[in-house]
Amino acid sequence: MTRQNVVVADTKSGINVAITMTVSNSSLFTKAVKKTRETQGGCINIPPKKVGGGARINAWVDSMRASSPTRVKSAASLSDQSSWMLRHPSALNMFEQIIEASKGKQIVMFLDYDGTLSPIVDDPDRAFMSDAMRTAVRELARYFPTAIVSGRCRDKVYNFVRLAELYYAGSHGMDIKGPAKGSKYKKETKAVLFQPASEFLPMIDEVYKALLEKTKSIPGASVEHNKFCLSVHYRCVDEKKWSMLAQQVRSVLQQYPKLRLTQGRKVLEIRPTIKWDKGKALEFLLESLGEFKTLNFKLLYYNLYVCSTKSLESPLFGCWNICNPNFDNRKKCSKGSHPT
Ligand SMILES: O=P(O)(O)OC[C@H]1O[C@H](O[C@H]2O[C@H](CO)[C@@H](O)[C@H](O)[C@H]2O)[C@H](O)[C@@H](O)[C@@H]1O
Repeated sequence: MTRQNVVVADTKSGINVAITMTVSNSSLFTKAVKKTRETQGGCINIPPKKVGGGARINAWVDSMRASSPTRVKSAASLSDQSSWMLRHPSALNMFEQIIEASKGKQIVMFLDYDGTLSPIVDDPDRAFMSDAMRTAVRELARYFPTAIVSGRCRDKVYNFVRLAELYYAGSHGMDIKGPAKGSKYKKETKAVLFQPASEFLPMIDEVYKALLEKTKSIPGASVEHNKFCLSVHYRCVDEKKWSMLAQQVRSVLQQYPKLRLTQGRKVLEIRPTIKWDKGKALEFLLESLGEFKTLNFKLLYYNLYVCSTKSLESPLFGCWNICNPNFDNRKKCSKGSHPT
């Protein structure tokens, strides 16, 4: 395999993409995943059923704050950040090891969109990707099967990225589609299309309308329809109103026990309680690419994955996180876990 040094970089905006990497065998990997899940924060699951009353709303608001670092970084958060960087050294400094480790193996690229390919902005509809970044991703896809896995609606991500040769998994992996152009990596001609949460569409539409209604009195709040899931954004909401917003969202969700709430960066995410997530979508894509028959790993919700695999039936060989510090990704990275 040639040109393994195709790394996403946005030269126009001067964005340097820091790459963190860990190589592990699968058993180490599993242990590390467990450990970091226990110790890291980030994406906090808040089951609506278990949440009720003032104290519980406070818990929501606390976790909203925890996932939304304040403008001025405290000494504690700075030290947290450097310790994170220590545990996840830049892969740019470990390039030789990556090349060595991936010899004879197929590399598959999985990229997140927001905060990875595009900067974090106030208006989710304006999270545009730069032309330089698009060129880098196009170049990447020439050499490796490449997928974008996002919490967003698949069509919306596609409209931002506009690269027909990629795989796309939208709605947190609940809406998967293979390359429109046809892929040199995929042997079968049948297009990949997988939507495990189709039955939830009417419910999601209903909840979307209810949330629009409930949140319209809160300045700055917005609800994004991501097809199989929803996002309630509070990036532009005054912190004093977060509690009110949490209450409104909760009052809607109480009527929908089949939906669950998770949390991203200044966003409350509502999705079906099915056992499907971005990790499953990655497994699905790897299988559809014929890379794996079985996967004995739990994949991570990092911003960019580089999975290096042997051929069929071989376990995951390694996974590197490529993280863009200029895109405010550190919290995002802690959403998953990584072998350290
Ligand atoms: O899990 P992801 O694929 O990263 O999706 C998480 C959310 O990403 C988007 O919101 C984030 O980016 C916005 C644009 O920069 C920003 O305004 C927002 O505060 C961020 O949370 C997307 O709009 C959401 O629907 C996703 O849930």
